[in-house]
Amino acid sequence: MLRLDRAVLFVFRAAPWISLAALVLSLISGLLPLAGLYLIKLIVDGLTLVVQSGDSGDFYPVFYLVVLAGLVAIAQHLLASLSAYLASSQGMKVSDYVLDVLHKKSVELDLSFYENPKYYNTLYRAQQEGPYRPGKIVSGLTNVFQNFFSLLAIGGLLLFLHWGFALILVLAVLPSLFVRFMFSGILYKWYQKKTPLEREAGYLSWLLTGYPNAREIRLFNLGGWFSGLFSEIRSKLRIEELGIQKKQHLCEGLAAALSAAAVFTAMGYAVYQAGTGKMTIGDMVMFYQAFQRGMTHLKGFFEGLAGLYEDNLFISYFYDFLDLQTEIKDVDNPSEFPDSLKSGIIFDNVSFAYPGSEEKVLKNISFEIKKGEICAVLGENGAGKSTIARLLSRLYDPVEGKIEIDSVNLKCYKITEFRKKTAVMLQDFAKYHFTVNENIRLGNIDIDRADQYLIRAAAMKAGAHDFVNRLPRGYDTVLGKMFHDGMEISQGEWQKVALARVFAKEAPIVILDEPASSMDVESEYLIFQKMKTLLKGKTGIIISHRFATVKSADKIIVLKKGEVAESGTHDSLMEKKGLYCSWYTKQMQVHTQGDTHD
Ligand SMILES: Nc1ncnc2c1ncn2[C@@H]1O[C@H](COP(=O)(O)OP(=O)(O)OP(=O)(O)O)[C@@H](O)[C@H]1O
Repeated sequence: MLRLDRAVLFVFRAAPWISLAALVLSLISGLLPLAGLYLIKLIVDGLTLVVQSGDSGDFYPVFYLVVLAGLVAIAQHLLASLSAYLASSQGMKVSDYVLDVLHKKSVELDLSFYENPKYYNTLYRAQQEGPYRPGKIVSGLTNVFQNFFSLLAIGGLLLFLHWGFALILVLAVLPSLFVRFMFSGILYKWYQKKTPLEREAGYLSWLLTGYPNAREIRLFNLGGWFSGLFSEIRSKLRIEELGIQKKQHLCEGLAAALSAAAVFTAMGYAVYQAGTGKMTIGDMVMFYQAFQRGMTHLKGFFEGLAGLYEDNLFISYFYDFLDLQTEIKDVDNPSEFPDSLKSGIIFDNVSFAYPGSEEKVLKNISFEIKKGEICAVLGENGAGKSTIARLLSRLYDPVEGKIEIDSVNLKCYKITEFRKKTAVMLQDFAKYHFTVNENIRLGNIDIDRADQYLIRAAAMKAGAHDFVNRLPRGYDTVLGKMFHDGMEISQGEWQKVALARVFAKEAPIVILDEPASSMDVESEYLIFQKMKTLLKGKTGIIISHRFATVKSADKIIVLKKGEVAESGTHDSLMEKKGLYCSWYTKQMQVHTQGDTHD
């Protein structure tokens, strides 16, 4: 079942005028060959008359016909060039438009999709097929119509000469058509099957050629191992594909042989007709050309249909991606997020399991952070600290219970508004290979590009200003080695830049997940010294393993295996002599022992 309207709509949305012009042009180009054909018939018959009459004066009309046929041929070539230009310009526009749609859709999707291999298979196929299939469908449609119109005329002509010619024409192209349909289906299924393996090969290629793992791959001598795995996958895929291609070429060869036999049968009959005087020489020339062109158009028509069938199959991969449904989205009539909080944040019996997993990583978590309070979250690795940060920043929704901000369920706020008013630094923060300026401005893209004051103020708060000033181009230095003149900085320096992003935004809520874990002792000390002042008036959470940070928080929550083990202030928890007290004492002992060794 062909459903091409969606693709056609895509193309007309991406390039409306070019698509319209291409359509008109292709209709004209479809009619011109017919005019050329008819002119040739007139020339041959005219010439035969001139030769028979022996009067050279009769030659002039034939000469004009030759000029006219020449003009038609020239027009055909010019239109073909113009069509080719329009087609490539349409193709480029559509491909850019489709990529834009793909990017917007990817960003709109929930994070949970990114944690699911199925999503990557769907995305991979959409990226492969999306950019060019819609354009191919539209050019396929125009080709089909063009061939159809030409065919109507030529088919009529052949029918007029002898109905058998039209029948032979159809029979000659049917086998190829059948082969094409059959292999479209086979390739479509194979394509779906090979995606995970092809992605795995892509991953290995990225490991081998990308920067992030380049050091470790050398240190552990992994290059040979990875390229061996890559070759293994590629050769498996190659053998499978060649197997399909071998069968396809064999079938296509047989189909072509059948159609050649049909063409020569028709030709033999025409020669016989002309030889026995039942056709004029002009009729025979016209027949021969008409049959050949008819064959081309009929083949074009059926192949166009088969191509559309194939494109329709493959473009469904692109639609599969576009039709993915996001779950974290605005409710109807969402609430406006306040500029400043009135009461604070409440986690009310929150439980959470990551999508695709049954295991709850947070179990019945309840706590309150009053307006203007900073709450420290502490716990062993895997206790669920970052998960709390992800839920509070609404990257996921709780599976049970609710999170309230100012007594309104977090789900009821308009997501873009909420994100604008929340400053988050994740444990695995992003490293943008842009200038320092841009890296900080991305924390608040509403900052004017020329506004250096806000950028520098944010850098100073995060302790980044001094090292940035020492960079070759200061705030205009491109970070990372991906682009020209880029400069790599240390992990701790990257962390300072990421923290500056948090301070670039005037947000009432802050969420900091290990904001200084890679910083040197001096930097960390300085940051936490002024953290209280920097976060004054803000409400939020800070996750850290460092007690120096945690100690000064208004409230401390100790997590153990996804549950709140204890909570309170530093003093109250020390008095309680529970988990917190034991960890604190141990960390102090480590410091004291270190001091003694020194
Ligand atoms: N994206 C994810 N998908 C599935 N499970 C996850 C995901 N992220 C974390 N987990 C699981 O959730 C649990 C809690 O992870 P979380 O990152 O919240 O721990 P954490 O307390 O921040 O640990 P750390 O101190 O090591 O950063 C872990 O056991 C982990 O296996």
